[in-house]
Amino acid sequence: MTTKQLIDQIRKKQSFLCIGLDVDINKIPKHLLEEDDPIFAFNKAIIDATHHLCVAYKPNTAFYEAYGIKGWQALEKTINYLNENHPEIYTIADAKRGDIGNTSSMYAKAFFEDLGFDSVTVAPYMGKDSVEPFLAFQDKHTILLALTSNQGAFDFQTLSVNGQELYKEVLSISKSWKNSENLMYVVGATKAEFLADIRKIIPNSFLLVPGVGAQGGNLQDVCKYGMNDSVGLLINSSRGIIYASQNLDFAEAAAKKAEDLQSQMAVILSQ
Ligand SMILES: O=C(O)c1cc(=O)[nH]c(=O)n1[C@@H]1O[C@H](COP(=O)(O)O)[C@@H](O)[C@H]1O
Repeated sequence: MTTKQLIDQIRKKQSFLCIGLDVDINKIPKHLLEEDDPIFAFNKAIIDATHHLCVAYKPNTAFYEAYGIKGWQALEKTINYLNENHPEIYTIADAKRGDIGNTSSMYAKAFFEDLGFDSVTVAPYMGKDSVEPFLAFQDKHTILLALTSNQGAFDFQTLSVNGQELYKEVLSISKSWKNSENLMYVVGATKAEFLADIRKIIPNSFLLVPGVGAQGGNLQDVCKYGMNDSVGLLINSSRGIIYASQNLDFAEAAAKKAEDLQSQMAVILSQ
């Protein structure tokens, strides 16, 4: 999907919500465990109930890899279901990959070609030649970790390098990489106050902002400091939406949580 198509969807749905499909078998309703594929059954129900409220889904691959081949099959079924039934929805493989170029090319093939995701999250710390193989794919986005939502973000990402914080170096330097127009960046919702400075370096890029909901990030603050003329934000919530209920009504309860965020987004977009 192109960036323009994503922006069109945001305007149409009045939503820049991304729902994280981080499926933990211990947290899904017990009746689903009788299904052949409980993880896919859970995802399908969540997608069916929420697809009109969000513009993106983000399965974090850890929650699938943890269940071996069955987990990977559930991931494949989920992305196929989305691509077949909701091709207008933007998909993010949250895999946080990145390796020497030769290996990164294979990660890129896995997520963009084999699975058919629109984007993948990538760690920047092996540098340009580890990221450019992802950027080579047309109409696919590489979402580079910039300033993450966790406490450990302050261990390295904010250390001073060449007179500025390391995450700012990541932002500045990555702009010079080949096909850098295919970059988006991750900035945690818990770091909203940093967004004003971040926007000085990357005014036009899209940001994936996780951390609203379970991690306590604030939607209004993120929008105040991070929104640009093209919206420029995808706000992710995973646990805060998908585990709203563990009963038979889990999908409707998830839709209510998603609707709550979407209606706040509609208000912000109208201002
Ligand atoms: O890349 C990410 O999506 C990510 C980056 C980050 O800085 N913080 C962060 O929480 N995430 C992911 O975003 C999701 C957040 O989930 P919840 O805290 O349940 O909403 C998880 O899949 C995290 O792995």
